This record gives sequence, structure tokens and C-alpha cells, in this order.
Amino acid sequence: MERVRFLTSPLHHHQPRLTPALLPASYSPSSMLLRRLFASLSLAQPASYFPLPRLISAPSISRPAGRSWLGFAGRESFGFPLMALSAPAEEARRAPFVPLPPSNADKAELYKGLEATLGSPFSSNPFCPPPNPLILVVSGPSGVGKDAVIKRLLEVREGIHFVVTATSRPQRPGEVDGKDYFFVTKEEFVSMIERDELLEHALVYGDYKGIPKQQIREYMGKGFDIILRVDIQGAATLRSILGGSAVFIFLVAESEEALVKRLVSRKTETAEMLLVRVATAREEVRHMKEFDYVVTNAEGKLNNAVKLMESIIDAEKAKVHRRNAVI
Ligand SMILES: Nc1ncnc2c1ncn2[C@@H]1O[C@H](COP(=O)(O)OP(=O)(O)OP(=O)(O)O)[C@@H](O)[C@H]1O
Repeated sequence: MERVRFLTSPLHHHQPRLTPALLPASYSPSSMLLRRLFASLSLAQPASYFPLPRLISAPSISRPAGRSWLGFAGRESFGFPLMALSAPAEEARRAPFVPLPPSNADKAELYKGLEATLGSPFSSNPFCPPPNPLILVVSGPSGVGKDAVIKRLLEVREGIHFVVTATSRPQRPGEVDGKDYFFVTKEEFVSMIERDELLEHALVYGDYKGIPKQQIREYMGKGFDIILRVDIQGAATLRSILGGSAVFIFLVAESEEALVKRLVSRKTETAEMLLVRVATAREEVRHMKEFDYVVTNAEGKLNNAVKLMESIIDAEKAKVHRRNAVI
């Protein structure tokens, strides 16, 4: 009996398809149509109803390299081959037919066979290039725990650089110059502004604070993610500079009450300073909606806040449409 070979789409391997390139020499449109009809019927009905099961019983599952699956329409219709396939230019472009090795071939043979049939070697290039370094802008009311959360995050996760801010405020007990802040005089700070060395700067509670650009460039160049710790005013300025290229995270305590207790326990502010900070915090939480994420740093739950920060970083790195910050 004359053998007819079939192609099988990877998505419809139960539906063999005839392709013009694999037709027997005796092909004519009418005989083709007849065979097509038989094939369709035999697929639609149990084999016992059909007198020609052999015609399609063992289709050779192979695909010519570079060949479109559109040689024929599906078995629901009996159309002729599409014109595009029979065009001479298209024929010339096709790679020679390479049969697949049998399914029981060893792994290496099957791999090579798939490559040969597809007509090009499998690429070892990653599907997904490495993520861009992130700029994370962390903000929130005074005393919410920005320093505490960032410090712990840096302990548990590698590849993050905390940008040390320059400030003209006096050093607090326990703070280290060059680690917590660069402590400079007001005059020194003003000359940094004049030399355009700061990405952003502001006067906060009577003291200057600003972010040195060079530090960000240097660490992003080494592939580090960058953390910027700024007050709400600073975050708003950075949003206008960086737009959607950075990730803006708003840190809150679980309640105003908890925030005040935390500030009081820190014992670093006078009563007047506390009053200003608490009143300012009331206003600041209204700006939460201008951030990308909000992280609650609840009393005694510092680690939970840090875990959430890590999840945000992971999710940002898995984004299809990536942020691309340039300083
Ligand atoms: N989850 C938490 N539970 C209990 N105490 C915390 C928590 N997070 C931070 N603290 C404490 O709260 C106080 C304020 O924290 P921190 O200094 O980190 O706040 P901040 O937001 O950086 O404040 P500021 O903006 O005024 O510098 C610190 O004494 C810190 O140890």
C-alpha cells in the first residue's frame, strides 16, 4: 500500500497533518483530497469503523526544518496547500528535511536530532539577562525604624550598598562618621551643593542632609543594589529626579501610638523636638500613596519588616519590565 507521511504539530500531536513536501510522487489534488478525507474520518471515528486504518496507523512524526505548520488547514477543513508554501522562493529558503531519531534513541542522540530537525543549535544564552541594580528609596516618619530595618537588611543580604548620607547635624552617641552619616559642617555642606556633588539635598529640622552621587555610581557600577534613606521631603524630590526608575518604600509603625513610644524610648530628642517630629509624622503618613510599597515595622517585629523588604527586592528583580536607574 502506498504510504503517506504526516506531520504532527507539537501542540496537536494527536492530529496528524499532511504536508505538500512529503506527498508521494503520484500526488494529485483529487487523490490528496480523498486521502485527507479518509484521514480525517479515521481520526474522528474509532478505527473499527474505517476500512483504511493502515493509511494513518503509524504516522512518521517528523518536521522539516524551517517549515510552517500551515501546509494544510486543520482536519475540520479540506483546503489546498497555502500559496506561500508552494512559492519557489519559499522552497529555495527551506533547509533540507532531517528526520527525527526514534523516540527510544539515547538522550544525546535525541538532543542532536531535535537540533538538526529544527535547523539550528540550541542556545545556551540565558532566557533572562541578569537584573539591573536597583535603587531603593526608603523613607518614613522619624523614629519608625528606618535605620534599624536597613541595618538588619544589610546584615542578612549581600550585594546591597547603603549610601552614606552627608549631614550637617551633630553626631549622636554611638554613630560612626562615614558609616552612619558623613558628618560635615554647614559650610562644607554648602560647598558640596555648589560642586553639584549631591543627587538630592534638603534642610531637615534645621540641618542639611544630602546624597552623594559618586557613591551611587561607583557601587551600581559594581552591580550592587543601592539603598537611599531619606525623609519624606527627600523622597518627593527623588521621585521627581528618578521617576519610576527607583523603588520607593514607605516604612510605618503599626500605629501612631507605637511610633511615639518608640521615639520616646530612643531618648535622643528633647520634648520640643519630639513634638515637632510627632506632628510632622501625622502629616507625612498622608504621603504614603506616593510610594510603590509600604512596609510595617511593628513593635518587636523588625525581622518581619526586613523579610518583606527582601521580598520586594526579589519581586523587583523578577519583573519583566525592569527599572533602569541611571545616575
Ligand atoms: N520593630 C521595632 N521594634 C522595636 N523597636 C524598634 C523597631 N524598629 C526600630 N526600633 C527602635 O526604634 C528607635 C527608632 O529607630 P530608628 O532610629 O531606626 O528610626 P529612624 O526612622 O531611623 O529615625 P530618624 O528618622 O529619626 O533617624 C530606635 O531606638 C530603634 O532601635
